[in-house]
Amino acid sequence: MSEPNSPDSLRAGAESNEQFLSPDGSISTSEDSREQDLPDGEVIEVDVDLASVNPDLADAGTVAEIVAADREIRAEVGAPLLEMKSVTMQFGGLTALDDVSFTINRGEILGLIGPNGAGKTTAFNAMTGVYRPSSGSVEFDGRALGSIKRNEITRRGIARTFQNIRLFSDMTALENVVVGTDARHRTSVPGAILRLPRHRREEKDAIDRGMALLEFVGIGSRATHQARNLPYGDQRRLEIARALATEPKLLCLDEPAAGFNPAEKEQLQDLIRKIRDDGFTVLLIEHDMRLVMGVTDRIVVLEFGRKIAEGLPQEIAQNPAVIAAYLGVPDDATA
Ligand SMILES: Nc1ncnc2c1ncn2[C@@H]1O[C@H](COP(=O)(O)OP(=O)(O)OP(=O)(O)O)[C@@H](O)[C@H]1O
Repeated sequence: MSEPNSPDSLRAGAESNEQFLSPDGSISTSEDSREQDLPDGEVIEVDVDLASVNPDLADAGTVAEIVAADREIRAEVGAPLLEMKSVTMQFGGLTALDDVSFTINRGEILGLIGPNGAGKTTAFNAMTGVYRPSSGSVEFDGRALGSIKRNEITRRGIARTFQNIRLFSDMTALENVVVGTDARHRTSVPGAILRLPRHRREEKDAIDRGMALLEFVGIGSRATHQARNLPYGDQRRLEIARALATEPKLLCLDEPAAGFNPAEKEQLQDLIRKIRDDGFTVLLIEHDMRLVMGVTDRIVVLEFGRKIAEGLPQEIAQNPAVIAAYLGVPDDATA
């Protein structure tokens, strides 16, 4: 029998739960393509020794520094990071996106909203490499996403969370985040087996960074709890921490407030602002209008696959086309 959290047990656990670990650190279920499975010959080992956790992490400044380590986003705030250029997406006879163009600028929180079936998820999937547009293009960080693999998109700096939480439920919170960190620091099989110094150093860095991320999202005290035992809101925070572990330039949140009570939504707003203030760019798809209006810098509105409005939250709240599309939502938005 393999050791707990050894590469073998990780694979076995993933298979028995019908979950697959992708090289980008995300977890896919059996519904998704096996393309996301861990490639042969690569090891993601999670072996967390809490004695080696950096004691300085109690200090918020240190946490922010570690979380933000290699980014230079502040210097470029406002420049385009992701550009949707005349993207059309057809499924058979159905046009889910019709000539949609918009930009996500560095350092902003962009809200993508619209009634059910408007094309938000399709746009999100086009941006994260799940779908390739029927026509048009998506440029990220100055390069077209078109011809690269889905996993490569994460390596280039786009991370996402899912409407349905996807965690390794038997692993601790810290291990779940370390898996995401490891997605960027994979050691070769011989390196991991022999526990070479470089491997051990990477592992310690991953643990420090994992702890910093848990502190950052507000669940540092739950580091050793199994993901399955975390309260629902903490599981959502853990998903965000794991997405941040891949050191993204763009963090895409797909309905992160689903199932939250009002107090949890307030806390989520604070966390999303904190993520932006730490230098990340955030794309938010969310049905809760109060949250969207309260936290975003700009909003793009889709209806029937078309962009019908784009602007500041207060402009969007008063836009007649948006009000007509939503029928009844303006009350919520201004409540
Ligand atoms: N893989 C697919 N195959 C066929 N049709 C699809 C596919 N994905 C989305 N669609 C269709 O495209 C349209 C836009 O769907 P999409 O899920 O992008 O909307 P949405 O704005 O995210 O809606 P919701 O808020 O309900 O999640 C819908 O009519 C949907 O049925």
